[in-house]
Amino acid sequence: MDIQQLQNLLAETKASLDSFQSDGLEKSRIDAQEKALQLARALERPRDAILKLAYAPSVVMAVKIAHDMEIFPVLAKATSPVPLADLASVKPADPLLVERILRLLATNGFVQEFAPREYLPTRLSKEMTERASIGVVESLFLEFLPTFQKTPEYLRATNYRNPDDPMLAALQYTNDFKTDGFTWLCQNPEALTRFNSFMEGQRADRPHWGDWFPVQEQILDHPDLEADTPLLVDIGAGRGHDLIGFKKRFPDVRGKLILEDLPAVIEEVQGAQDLAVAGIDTVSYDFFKQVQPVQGARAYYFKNVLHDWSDEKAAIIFNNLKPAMKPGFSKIIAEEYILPDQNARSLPCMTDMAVMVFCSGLERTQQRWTDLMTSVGLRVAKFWVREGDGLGIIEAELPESA
Ligand SMILES: C[S@@+](CC[C@H](N)C(=O)[O-])C[C@H]1O[C@@H](n2cnc3c(N)ncnc32)[C@H](O)[C@@H]1O
Repeated sequence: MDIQQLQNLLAETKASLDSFQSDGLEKSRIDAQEKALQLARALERPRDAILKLAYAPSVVMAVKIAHDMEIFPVLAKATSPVPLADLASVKPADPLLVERILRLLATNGFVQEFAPREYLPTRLSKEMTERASIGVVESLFLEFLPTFQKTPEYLRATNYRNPDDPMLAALQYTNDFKTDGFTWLCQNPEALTRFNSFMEGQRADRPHWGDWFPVQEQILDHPDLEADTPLLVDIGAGRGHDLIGFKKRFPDVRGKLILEDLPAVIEEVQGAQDLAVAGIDTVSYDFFKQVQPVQGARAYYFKNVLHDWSDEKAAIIFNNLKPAMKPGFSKIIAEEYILPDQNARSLPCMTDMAVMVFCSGLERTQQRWTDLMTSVGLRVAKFWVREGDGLGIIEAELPESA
């Protein structure tokens, strides 16, 4: 271990932390976190690092078990240390089993051991009482983890072709069915509910696009916008959390907000969010089978939708959208990762693996986005790239000659 290298990393970590203290920027926070992580990695012996990495699924397993044993809501409410017996009595579960699960969770910040067999909540135990974070853990554990396990075998069987067929992803190989992943979810209501909560949770604490994108200048300031103009059509919107977030930020805008998704999702969201209160209309729509039914909207918004599909499939989605777009007025706002050519952050890379195994999707670099848009006769007006590890925005439109 090179002590001088460790000292340098420590100094760099401290400098990033100082920047975060003075500017409070998300980029500085993530820089500091990544430097601290590099320092922690450099302090670890390679063999230990690999052992811990290979054991890492046991942590997700323990979080899932603690959730199933309903331990987090009890802990989250606690204002004084909770004895093991109280946590074990919730389900009830064997106290020894609960103690073992909590011991591992304490090493990962999900609970604090105040004294032997007495526990206090942490930020993570409280977070595990939120629907969106529960959805993240449950959907990734139940739908994705078995598929991750089978993916090396699947790729060997397909001679390491980059997956691009949504009917033949690792998901189908693992579960032996013949529809695309989203149709499969629609046929499995419990999995669909978990997935929709996962989608609500996956923005995590990163900002809503309305907080950083110049919505006023780029979308709202247009003389042709009337009260009955479709203002924002969220295509593949899931539960509509992004539209609800938009309405909160721009409560008085002229124009309609419209949520589109597959019929089973529209049915599921009716019970989950009060869309009517937010003034959001719902439309059942299959972007592979139908031409976009909402004509002449100011903005057609996709978030984490295009990354689910290969270029070939994304081209069908755009070709079904283009006839509805009004030249010189309608825009596409795609909120997605815009990968750098080098040194991407870890979260986009993990998401890239998730969409690969689930639906043969992929995260794209700027060049890949440009190629995709150009191939279907669209023009990228601007890439709005975010610092940190958040999603960027690809703003696209019909070319002037259209
Ligand atoms: C990865 S989720 C993203 C959900 C939401 N936009 C978000 O970011 O939280 C993809 C969404 O696309 C929808 N979807 C999949 N296939 C579709 C299709 N053929 N037509 C319309 N929506 C579809 C799914 O039901 C799902 O809600």
